[in-house]
Amino acid sequence: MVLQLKKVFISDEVDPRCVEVLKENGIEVVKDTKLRTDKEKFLAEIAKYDGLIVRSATKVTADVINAATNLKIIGRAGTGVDNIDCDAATKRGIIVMNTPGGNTLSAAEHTCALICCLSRDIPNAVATMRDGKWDRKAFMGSELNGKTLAIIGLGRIGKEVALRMQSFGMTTIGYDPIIPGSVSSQFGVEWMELEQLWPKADYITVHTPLIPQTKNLLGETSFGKCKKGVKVVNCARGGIIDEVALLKALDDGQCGGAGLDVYVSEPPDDYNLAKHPKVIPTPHLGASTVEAQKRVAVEIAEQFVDVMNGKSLFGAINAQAMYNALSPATQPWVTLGKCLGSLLSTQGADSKQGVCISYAGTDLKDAGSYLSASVLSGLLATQAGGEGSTLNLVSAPALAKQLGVNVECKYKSVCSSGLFAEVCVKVGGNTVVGTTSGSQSLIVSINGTKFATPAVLSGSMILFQANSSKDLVAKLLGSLTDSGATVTGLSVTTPGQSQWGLVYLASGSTNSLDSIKSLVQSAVLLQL
Ligand SMILES: NC(=O)c1ccc[n+]([C@@H]2O[C@H](COP(=O)([O-])OP(=O)(O)OC[C@H]3O[C@@H](n4cnc5c(N)ncnc54)[C@H](O)[C@@H]3O)[C@@H](O)[C@H]2O)c1
Ligand SMILES: O=C(O)[C@H](O)COP(=O)(O)O
Repeated sequence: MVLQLKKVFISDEVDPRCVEVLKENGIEVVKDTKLRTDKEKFLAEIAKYDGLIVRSATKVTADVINAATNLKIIGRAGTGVDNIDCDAATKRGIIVMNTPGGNTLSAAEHTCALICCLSRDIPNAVATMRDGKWDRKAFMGSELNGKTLAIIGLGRIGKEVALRMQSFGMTTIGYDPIIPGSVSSQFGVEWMELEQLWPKADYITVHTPLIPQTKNLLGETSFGKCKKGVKVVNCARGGIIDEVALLKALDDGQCGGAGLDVYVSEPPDDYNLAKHPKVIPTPHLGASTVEAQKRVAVEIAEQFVDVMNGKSLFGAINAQAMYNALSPATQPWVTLGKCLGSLLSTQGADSKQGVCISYAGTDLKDAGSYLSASVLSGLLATQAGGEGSTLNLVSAPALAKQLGVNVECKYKSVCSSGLFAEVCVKVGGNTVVGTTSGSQSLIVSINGTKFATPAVLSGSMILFQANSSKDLVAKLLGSLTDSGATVTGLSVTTPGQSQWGLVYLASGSTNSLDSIKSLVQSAVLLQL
């Protein structure tokens, strides 16, 4: 799918290169970093744009998404997308993408800087000098060399922190449910379960997203399992370390110090934690370097341009079905899937009975993800209610999940029809088989009855079923002409007891449909 991106709005402070790259590629850009503070005006303005680029300050909530009736893509110039309601965006068929890795090194360096500051209490020492005091006794630090650093979350930032702190002579241990020990050992981190990790750590740093499994991961119970005086760092997301438990642990000495860059509320509702003498607080500065800002700004702009040109979906987090669907070669199959789905919905196929898609031919080897989404986008179109709802490859799988539609997708290497490739969709008692020719979608058979030659699915058509009779076609054409319809073509299934057919019309009207109803068993108007 190639997105039409004419106008993009930037609502947070993003490096000017972002605007330049978008404009160089013919995209109109408006940047206003104040508008988001006036919700009413923001909601009214956002409706005019195809794309939105934010950092963490703009809260892209469901009401923003629903007001953005033209929006096709939301870009996060950074890593965390927790300020974007991704579910709401997915339901509306809007792509959400971030720039994974663009600010990794800056966030890792900031984490290491906080660990170093904690080991020598540098900020407090600086404050006394600024106060005109020379107090050497109050600031006895401890070396990092020989100490154990526990890293929770061994993804991009966790790994870079490990590599840097190893050069200080720290032993690095860590936990991550996805990254196994065989991988973490390659960057010098001994993997272990959290229960083993807590009592070993002199320092703990967290580098996970904030998700239900990581909320309050370091809380009263886990602090109780740590060495007395353990020091902690959070440069990931506020709430991974329980702020109430941390304050208590700092007060009773169980925690010897905390370096915090992120908070449950930003800015914090109260500054008790930030002002604590054992806390080194920074105001969410992990990604605030010239280098990281330039990188994420250029990356998000280039990613937008790539999506617009159908080149890549790098960074997209909610468009799995589209990953194999961008190339010109797959476009006809995406269209075919949607046509077959639409056709089945006109036959009253009940998606609750399950959707079974089988596809064959080497051209379709990797087509599973987008074929199921494209069939669903046609099949469920009438059920995609709601203002501004768009059923596309992003939103269709989400709607199917919400409706409890079970989809089975099977690949066969050999086509039963003898064609080079085919797609068969079965919903309840209805089955359609289709293929493509160039950019055209063709129907091969319906409910086991084959068309004499595969028939084009495009434009205004009447799909009918009737008992075969010698003069059926002549009668149909006569009635349609009498009703004022202009018939541009006809395709029928091979003669048998029951006959299916497609009559192509210059334009579809219910008049034409009504004119043939007495001659057939069923007839539906299709607009594909
Ligand atoms: N302070 C800042 O300015 C700043 C800058 C960049 C990123 N961040 C934040 O840092 C965090 C990490 O970013 P990243 O780019 O390294 O992400 P990443 O996706 O590369 O790594 C996150 C890791 O956390 C792991 N994880 C998930 N659930 C876990 C659990 N229950 N226990 C342990 N590990 C778990 C994942 O498997 C993954 O390997 C994110 O929250 C991101 O938003 C903050
Ligand atoms: O997730 C991120 O990328 C960081 O938290 C940075 O956020 P920022 O772009 O608002 O500085």
